[in-house]
Amino acid sequence: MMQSALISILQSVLIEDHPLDKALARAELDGRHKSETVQAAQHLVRYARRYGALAGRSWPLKSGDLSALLAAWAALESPSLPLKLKPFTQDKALLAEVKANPVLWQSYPDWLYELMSERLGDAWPALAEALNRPPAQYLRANTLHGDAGALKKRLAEEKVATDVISDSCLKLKRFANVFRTQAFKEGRFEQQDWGSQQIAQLLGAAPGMTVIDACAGAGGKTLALAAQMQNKGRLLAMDIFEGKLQALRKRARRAGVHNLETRVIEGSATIKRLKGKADRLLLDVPCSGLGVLRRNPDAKWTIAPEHLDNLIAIQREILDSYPRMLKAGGKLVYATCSLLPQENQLQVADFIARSAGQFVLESEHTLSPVEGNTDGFYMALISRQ
Ligand SMILES: C[S@@+](CC[C@H](N)C(=O)[O-])C[C@H]1O[C@@H](n2cnc3c(N)ncnc32)[C@H](O)[C@@H]1O
Repeated sequence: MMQSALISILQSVLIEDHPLDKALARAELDGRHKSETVQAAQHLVRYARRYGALAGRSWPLKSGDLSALLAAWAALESPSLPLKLKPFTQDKALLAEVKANPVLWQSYPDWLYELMSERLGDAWPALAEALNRPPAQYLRANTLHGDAGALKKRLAEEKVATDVISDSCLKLKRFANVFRTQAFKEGRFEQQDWGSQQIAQLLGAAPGMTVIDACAGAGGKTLALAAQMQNKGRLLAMDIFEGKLQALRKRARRAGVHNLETRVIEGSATIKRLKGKADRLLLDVPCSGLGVLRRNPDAKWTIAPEHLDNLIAIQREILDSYPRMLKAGGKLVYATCSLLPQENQLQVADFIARSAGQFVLESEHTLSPVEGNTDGFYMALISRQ
């Protein structure tokens, strides 16, 4: 059962380009081996190129290569698993060759490894490795209900052990499906990476302000801003997709957020109507997601160079238009979950230069899984003169 589930997940992600979370949901995993199978699937997707190479298969893989890939992985990592695979003996010379080649061993597409090496230089090898580590599990206490200390106690009653990271952040001591807890159903927390929480904090939203989250998606950061605002003031969440805003409204109801409005962006007129209205503006722009490969290992196989160019152009358009929603003296945070300078420092430096003194860069920060146990993020705090 585990074996056929793994093959069908790998077929779906590596051959048919479906997202891993959808493939896992479709695989209808049985209860007994569910978490083992999910972990194995994540690991296999992370290191697909490594195991393909160890099995002597060329890249890109074909459907017929998947059971050989599984056999190479099982022989190397999980020899005790009850899988019915053809006997596999690792060729020692091939193992040494694959280990010595970071593109294969760390498992990246050639173009991506080269691009990151070129743009990040000496910092890339350690990052390439860190982006392959399974992520830590963080929670953001919904401070409309209580702080991290109070949440820690509440979760301990439900047998979920955590460490306090900040006034509003907890880290799980070991993995748990926190969505099943009563505390989650009561809206006492959201699962959110500690790095992502810091982006919302940098904006400095406060009660009574008008705050716009212009690329809100399903609202991970909107809800953090709502908690900072203590339900006082105006919080406007926008996106180009109504479906995402619908998911946000549902999450906001659970979290007890009352000052939220949502608005679909239908074109430049939507932005113009809000000219000069906001004290704070969050631009959590669409990006390559290269900083969150720990969480979404499938993204390294689906992103293509032309997607990157397109994303960089969209980010530039957003920067050229959305900051007009700020009042004079207002502040914005531009953020990505990428570590590519073209989406980050270079994009912001270009914007500041184009603004001819109207916008000033106050600070910029990069979070990386190499230095801290967070996903990779970039954030810049910019003020309007
Ligand atoms: C990085 S995601 C946002 C994640 C979200 N802020 C969170 O914390 O959960 C970027 C969002 O930008 C939206 N988006 C894409 N193009 C956009 C545009 N031109 N204007 C506004 N939002 C856009 C996407 O639909 C996506 O939801």
